[in-house]
Amino acid sequence: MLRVAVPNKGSLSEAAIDILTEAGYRQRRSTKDLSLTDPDNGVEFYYLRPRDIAVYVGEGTLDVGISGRDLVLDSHADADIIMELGFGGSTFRFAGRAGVAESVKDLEGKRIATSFAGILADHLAENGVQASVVRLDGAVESAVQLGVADVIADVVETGTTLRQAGLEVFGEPILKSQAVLIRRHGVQQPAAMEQLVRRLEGVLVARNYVMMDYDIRAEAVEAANAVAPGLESPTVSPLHREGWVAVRVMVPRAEAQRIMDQLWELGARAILTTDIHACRI
Ligand SMILES: Nc1ncnc2c1ncn2[C@@H]1O[C@H](COP(=O)(O)OP(=O)(O)OP(=O)(O)O)[C@@H](O)[C@H]1O
Ligand SMILES: O=P(O)(O)OC[C@H]1O[C@H](OP(=O)(O)OP(=O)(O)O)[C@H](O)[C@@H]1O
Ligand SMILES: [Mg+2]
Repeated sequence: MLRVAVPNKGSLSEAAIDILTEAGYRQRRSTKDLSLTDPDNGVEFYYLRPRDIAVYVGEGTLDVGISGRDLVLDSHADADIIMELGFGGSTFRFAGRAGVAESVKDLEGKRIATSFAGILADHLAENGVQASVVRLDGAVESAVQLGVADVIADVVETGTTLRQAGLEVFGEPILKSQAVLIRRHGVQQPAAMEQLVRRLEGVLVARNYVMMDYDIRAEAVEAANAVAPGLESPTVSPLHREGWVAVRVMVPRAEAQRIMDQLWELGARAILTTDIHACRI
């Protein structure tokens, strides 16, 4: 059985369970369940904290897992990122009271509170800055007001929490993160893992692309293909109407309206988009 680690709580949990469900796997019914077996797919799921998932997978106790890129790097686990999953996006940034610092170079000798001590230490070392790291478990934004730190390094998504604490970001983002699928460094990928990866890729394509159909005069097909080239190559079929063809092509969902306008300008008609329910590319 393939042993897969899934976030049990926090920002990544719901979206991780959604993507696995969409990929056709069974998922737990109750948040109290610690594990679940899906015998039809030969997979066992373990529900764990995403920070711990990097450790379990890095040590080879579990074969594959979903965690955050930032958590994987912070743990220095011996794990490789196999694919990005398109949810749980965040940046990891410095913040402080207005004017306290402009960049990492201003942090020499300062006290920096964080719950990502590994990432922070790596970043300070890369920039040749010596500072003291105050390691906290959460609610890091309060550390400045409460006087245990001069600045913080923390996860920022919308920035609401920072604003509430009267803090502002400064300097370049330290890291961009999103949910990722990881496996132990250097292991052979068993068939069930390849199947999991293919299924997840299928879900991401179905989420991010739509199918577009249109009719167009044969001589305009080249120009239309330049606007909507598809993943591999558009399917062009003859139409009963002389000189016209039907084209079927996948386009990024976010660009569908712009592409429809451009195809219309090129003389395409009967332009339709439909959702892709599931796919293997
Ligand atoms: N708004 C957010 N807050 C925290 N983490 C976020 C957010 N958006 C995305 N993430 C990502 O989620 C992961 C943190 O997972 P974690 O389980 O600690 O979530 P959490 O929301 O902080 O929950 P908890 O409060 O229980 O710690 C990181 O990879 C982080 O980049
Ligand atoms: O930019 P925002 O959208 O406000 O989100 C970022 C905040 O959310 C998370 O806190 P969480 O709720 O997980 O509490 P924690 O600090 O105790 O982990 C994170 O640690 C930041 O504090
Ligand atoms: Mg957290």
